[in-house]
Amino acid sequence: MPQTLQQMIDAANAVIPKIDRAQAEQLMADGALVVDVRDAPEVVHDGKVAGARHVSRGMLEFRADPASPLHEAAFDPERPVVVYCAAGGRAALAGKTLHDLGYTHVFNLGAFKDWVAAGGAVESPMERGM
Ligand SMILES: O=S(=O)([O-])[S-]
Repeated sequence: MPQTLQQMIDAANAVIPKIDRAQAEQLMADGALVVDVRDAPEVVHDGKVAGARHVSRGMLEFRADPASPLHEAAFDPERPVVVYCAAGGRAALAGKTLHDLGYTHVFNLGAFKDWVAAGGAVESPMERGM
């Protein structure tokens, strides 16, 4: 049965908990992978969470699935993952995708602008593969 975008986001939010800056920082300190799923121009323009790996949502399954030839070693289904985007929608959907791929500890940090407003550390996006 067809679904609307809002239904898909609601379903994702029902599975992927939302977290705030302090919770994300604790997860990061404990070794979580932080994934920025925005598109490259957004990251280049605004920067990203310090230490985050940028993987646009379109590439997420290819980087995250250990069976994919494009799998990235940083992605481990046992490792907690924090995802975020511009406003939280893509992060919710990306989080649900990771959950469907077998990731057991996935969290939605939500909007990058909220991280910035809360004083979270930001870095310039220059990294290989952007
Ligand atoms: O996907 S979004 O919430 O950043 S518009």
